[in-house]
Amino acid sequence: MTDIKTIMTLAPVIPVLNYKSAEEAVAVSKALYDNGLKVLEITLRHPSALESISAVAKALPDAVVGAGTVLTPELAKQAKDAGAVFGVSPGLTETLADAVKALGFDFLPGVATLSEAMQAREWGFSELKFFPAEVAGGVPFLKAVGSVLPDLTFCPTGGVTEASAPTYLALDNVAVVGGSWLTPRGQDGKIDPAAVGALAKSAVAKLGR
Ligand SMILES: O=C(O)C(=O)C[C@H](O)[C@H](O)COP(=O)(O)O
Repeated sequence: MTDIKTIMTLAPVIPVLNYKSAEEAVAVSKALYDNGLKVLEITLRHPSALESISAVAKALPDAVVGAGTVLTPELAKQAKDAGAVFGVSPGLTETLADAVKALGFDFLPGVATLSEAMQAREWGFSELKFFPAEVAGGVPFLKAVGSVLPDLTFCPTGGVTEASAPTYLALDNVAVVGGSWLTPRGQDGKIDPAAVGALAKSAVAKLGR
């Protein structure tokens, strides 16, 4: 089992992936993986999401496949059973915190305020997603948090782009950023794996690791 702290060091960006089928998930994930992005967060926002997680975990055994939008204990269990090695949530409740700990499911809970960060810390989480990063205070917020809670490490997500990522990654309390910018859908509603590969390559070249 790889812990969240380690997972956050494996790539400069964790792509947030809103797939619509397992077939799409495998083709697009392969383009990300082949171009250097090994950590993949597949959101549980589509009926096919669990199937996508299983299919990608099987097709790319060396990728680190996680589940996003893990809102409830039930979803955490289903994601883990499907093969996700970590989970991400946009926020955190006590019920969810207890459940992921009981499951032994590595977890990156979302916070957007100081009080939420302090609460998550009390519950034992020191690696946190800062969401929605751009609207909740961005880089200045994280700098302020770093001065009072220096033991917390963040993955800012929400409105982050390749252009804004370096400013986040330059902070001492940011290990990685998250974002959906790597997998845009075209006018036809499809994600073009070749275009994704180029975006992944550019992100790795620009953001490092
Ligand atoms: O699904 C979740 O668990 C979320 O918390 C939301 C995602 O992380 C954001 O949708 C990504 O933000 P963008 O890069 O601005 O698209």
